[in-house]
Amino acid sequence: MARHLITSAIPYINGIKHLGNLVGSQLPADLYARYQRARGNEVLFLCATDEHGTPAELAAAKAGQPVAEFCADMHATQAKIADGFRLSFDHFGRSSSPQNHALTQHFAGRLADAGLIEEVSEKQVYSNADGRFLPDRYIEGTCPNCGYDGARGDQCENCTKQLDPTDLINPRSAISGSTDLEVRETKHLYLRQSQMRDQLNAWIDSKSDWPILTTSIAKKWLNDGDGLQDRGITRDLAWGVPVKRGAEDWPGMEGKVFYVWFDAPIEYIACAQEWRDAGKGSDWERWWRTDKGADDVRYTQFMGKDNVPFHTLSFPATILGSGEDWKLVDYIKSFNYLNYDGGQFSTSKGRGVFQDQALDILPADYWRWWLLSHVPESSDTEFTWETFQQDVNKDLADVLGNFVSRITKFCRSKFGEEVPSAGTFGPAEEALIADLDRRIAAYQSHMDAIEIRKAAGELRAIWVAGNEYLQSAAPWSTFKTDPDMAAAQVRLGLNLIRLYAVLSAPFIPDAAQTMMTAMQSDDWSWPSDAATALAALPGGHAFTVPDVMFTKITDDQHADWQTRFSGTRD
Ligand SMILES: Nc1ncnc2c1ncn2[C@@H]1O[C@H](COP(=O)(O)OP(=O)(O)OP(=O)(O)O)[C@@H](O)[C@H]1O
Ligand SMILES: [Zn+2]
Repeated sequence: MARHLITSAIPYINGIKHLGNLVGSQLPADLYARYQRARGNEVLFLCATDEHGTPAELAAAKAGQPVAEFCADMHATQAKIADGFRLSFDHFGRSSSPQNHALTQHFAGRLADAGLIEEVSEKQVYSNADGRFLPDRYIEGTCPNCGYDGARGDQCENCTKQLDPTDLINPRSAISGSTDLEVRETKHLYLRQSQMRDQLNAWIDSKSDWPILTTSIAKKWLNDGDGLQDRGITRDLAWGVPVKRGAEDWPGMEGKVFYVWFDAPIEYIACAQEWRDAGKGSDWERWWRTDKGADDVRYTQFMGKDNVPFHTLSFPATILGSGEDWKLVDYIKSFNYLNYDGGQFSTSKGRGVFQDQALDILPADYWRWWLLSHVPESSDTEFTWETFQQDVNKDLADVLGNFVSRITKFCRSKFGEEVPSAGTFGPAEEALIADLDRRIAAYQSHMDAIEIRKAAGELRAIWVAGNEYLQSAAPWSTFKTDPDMAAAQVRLGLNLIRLYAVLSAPFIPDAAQTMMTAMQSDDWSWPSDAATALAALPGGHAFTVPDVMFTKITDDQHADWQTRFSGTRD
């Protein structure tokens, strides 16, 4: 049994997330976790909310709440929504947890002991109008790299370059919009990432199987200008992990906190401690410490492209620099962006469809199927209501739902609500079985390789194969001349429903459960071969006809949603 540690990029706490956030990290991670569990492997699937930093403070201020309270409420909201989308986290933690505070301070202490932290007197932007320093996202301006005018003080969203607030051209305060800014001196800690350039380079070079998107972004910033630059890892903020050197105070750093991008990835580890402390597991170190049993773990991370530099450079620098035996990531699956109807999704601007709204209008499986089968793997993709309506109606209602409905209803009317026993399979059935063997093998290899669009395409083809078989076998006609043959055809069809439940569960878990329940089975075992899998429900086995699995999206709904979600949300 293989062991899989799987993490999704941790969603930021500034609000309810949109569909882009879902498809760019959590949903594909869930697909993979569900698939690995279905294959009988041991999985620890972790996610958390990313709670520190300036946008959390800005969002709390806007909501009129103290920041700790705002984060606690928003964490609960995001957890409920994750549940609604059936995200099967083993634990959904919080980067503000005591475990993460201690572990972040521990890493900082180790890095300092290794000579990888430098105290620097730094020039920082001070806003006279706001009466405070403006770290990170408190400041906006034009990107010096690509010219994008909405770049933030820590990163340009447009070209993914990591920035310092003083890099911005024409800077302005994100709080007041004021341009009355000046540069003042203050002391901060810098992580000497540049010392680790060769080590990181060699490590990234050793990952020949990584997606091009991942390695190209990593290499781009590794070799940017003079190479990997040292980064400030502390900030003048009140909310965050207080700067300490392990358990000790850090003279000169009073009142400062670690930068959110320093503590956020450490939460992947702390989250396993939270999982253990919540009584959900006993030994977290066998997932994370290669000296304590984690050397056979395969660790896969999922994230959108803007997160790649932090996961290929900064976080590995923290891990490697600590000199301790922490697990490094084995595979980074990264994604391009999902855009919304001619523009970008944006939490801060309230543009697009948000996760709570999506669940209000349709069941999770509709979203899961469309988003996963259109995941922005090789390029950005666009969500439009038109393609959404068209694809969901076709794949889920016309193909899968229709198959289940036709075969169960036909059986009930001619043979009653049990699997008919008569008849034997002929050449058409043997051909379908051979086709399914090939397709299931292809589906597995795409899922193993996390080629999600290809996997979705193969699953769709598996559904279509059943439909086409039913169409040409036409048991309703066969029944008139050869009822035994019709019985064999129906037996195959009913067994296919159970097999569809097993194969489809990683994509559409609720519909899979409906199919399995209708077949009155709980045999979720992954098929070894199609012939055996299609004999699981023997003649005489009782079943029920499920309710309509997928109602079609109507033109009226399409028009209504198109209008309703065209503006921005407060
Ligand atoms: N439009 C998008 N398409 C795909 N993935 C996205 C998109 N926007 C964000 N992501 C990814 O979603 C994950 C969670 O994002 P996070 O909560 O940090 O929001 P973000 O990147 O600040 O985006 P926003 O500001 O729109 O909320 C990250 O891995 C990020 O790369
Ligand atoms: Zn840029």
